[in-house]
Amino acid sequence: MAKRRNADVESDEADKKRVTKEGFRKALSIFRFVRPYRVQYIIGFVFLILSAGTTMSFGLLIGQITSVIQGKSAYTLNQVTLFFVGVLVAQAIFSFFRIYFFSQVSERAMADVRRATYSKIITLPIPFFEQRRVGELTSRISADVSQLQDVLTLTVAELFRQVATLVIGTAIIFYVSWKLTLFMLGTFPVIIIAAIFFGKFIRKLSKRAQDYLAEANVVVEETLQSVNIVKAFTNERLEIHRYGSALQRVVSTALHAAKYRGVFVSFIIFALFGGIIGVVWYGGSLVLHNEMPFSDLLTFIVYTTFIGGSVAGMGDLYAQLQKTVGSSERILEILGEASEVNADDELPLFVPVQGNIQFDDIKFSYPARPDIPVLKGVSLDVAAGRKIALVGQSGAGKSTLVQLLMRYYNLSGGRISIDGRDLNTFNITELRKNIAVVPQEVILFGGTIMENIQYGRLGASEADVREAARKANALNFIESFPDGFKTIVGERGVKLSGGQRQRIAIARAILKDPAILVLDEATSSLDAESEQLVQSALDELMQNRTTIIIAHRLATIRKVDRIYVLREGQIAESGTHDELALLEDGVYANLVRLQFEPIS
Ligand SMILES: Nc1ncnc2c1ncn2[C@@H]1O[C@H](COP(=O)(O)OP(=O)(O)OP(=O)(O)O)[C@@H](O)[C@H]1O
Repeated sequence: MAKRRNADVESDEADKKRVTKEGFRKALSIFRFVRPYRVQYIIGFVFLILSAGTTMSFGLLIGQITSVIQGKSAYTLNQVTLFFVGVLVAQAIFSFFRIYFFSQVSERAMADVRRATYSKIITLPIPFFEQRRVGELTSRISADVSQLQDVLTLTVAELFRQVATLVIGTAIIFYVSWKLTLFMLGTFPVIIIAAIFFGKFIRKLSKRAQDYLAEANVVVEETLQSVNIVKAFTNERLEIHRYGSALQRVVSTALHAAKYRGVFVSFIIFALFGGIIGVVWYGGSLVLHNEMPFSDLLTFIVYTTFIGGSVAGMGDLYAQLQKTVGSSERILEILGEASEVNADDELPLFVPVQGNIQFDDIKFSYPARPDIPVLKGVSLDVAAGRKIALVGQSGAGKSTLVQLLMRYYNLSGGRISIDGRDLNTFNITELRKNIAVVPQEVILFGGTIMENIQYGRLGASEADVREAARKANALNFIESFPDGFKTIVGERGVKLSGGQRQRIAIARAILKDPAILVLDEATSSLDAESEQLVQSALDELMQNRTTIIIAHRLATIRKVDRIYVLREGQIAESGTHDELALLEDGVYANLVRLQFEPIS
């Protein structure tokens, strides 16, 4: 038993190592987003080297000034000071260009990462969205990309500068006094061992804090998105509390990490300054014994502080890089998912279908709940131009059938075909262009009414949009707004009524003009006048189209060619309204009775 556990622990360890290595490899591959801007990157780097070089020369200049003061230099104080000022000006100019070019690279590259991530997310299949929360996905695009931003340019540049400072600084002090350098380097191993030991530990803690922060943000996202539900249930306090405790977890984890970071940083500072005191002591005795001029000692001390600073900074940079590995892993994970459509591909040639639909022994379970069969062998045919209705109790599988027609999910069994062609042989864009959906709950995007109708066919002319709106019985109310088609709707605009929104959705569908139409009937009923306007708009829309109606109110489907009654994932009955209504003890007959019988 103990042996087994040991083996487990070992394989865990191996996993960790592999993941970190893999992580670094992946993090590096995110650099492909920097590649298009490599010219600016290289220019930025040149300025970085120049500005690092000028900073490095300060130590030498301080040594020079000391020699001048001691009267041991060939130059005058003014000459050296003037040179000093010149170096300072150069340093300022170099720094400006360094920041300017690096920002160009980082801003542009990050916009590219965001664009790539967004176009990947939006083209992913529906099941992907069922496994993630919206908050989590938005934080990929905002927080994780921001984390990358600094690292791709500044941190890498900074790391380079620190390493350069370390190498050049050490070379200079070695040149100034090798004895003192060896003495100084003696203090290094302690710092390095501490950095490795603590660094690992602190990283783990910071990552946990970051995860908790993402969780807290999910609370904000979700509640703000559905703020009216929160208010309707007067659950503001509950949500404040939920957010508060999520934040509390962030704070306590971050503080826990801060404690160790504090210990780490103060230890490093202590060790560094301890080293400097040692150097001053040893260097002072070398000066006293005339083995080294005083100006060299000053130069030496200045470079030692540079080197110390870069070593201390490197720990932080390393932690920063570690965080980035996590972020880039998460982004690359999304970028690596398989899209259902490729946003960069050319749109396939649109081939209109006639609209013969065939569902053949469809079996289906949702990927999120694979053990629960939702459809258990459903077969139905709709000839082109015919209208059918799906009825059945809530949860019977009506919407599921339509989602499968849209190919939002893969079938577990059976076959769907359009005009005799298997659905899977269609390009997904081509398929969906042939289907219009008028959904139960119409969501309008922020923008004008014109844009919202054009969503049905991008680039449609204003005249076409007008005509579609007229056919959808929407022209009157649109023109009653002072701004007409330019009226802004959506979150920040005019709120439209349910019936008005439905007519906009109908206009969208008319503009799209597909052979197949799916009507997901609104469950909430409209007032009589609105109902009549919507109904006549729908009649117009349904003309000459294969139509599948997901019916909730049976009154609206009397005229359809065939009604299918779904029960527990199977077709229980099918026929016209008149046939089904007469079936004694039939499911449909019972539903009709329930809906139309006056409540006594
Ligand atoms: N995305 C999903 N993941 C997992 N299960 C789902 C999903 N969507 C629906 N279901 C389940 O599948 C079953 C059929 O749902 P469906 O939405 O097709 O029913 P419906 O007949 O359209 O109901 P309603 O009339 O209420 O819209 C239900 O039991 C539902 O819980």
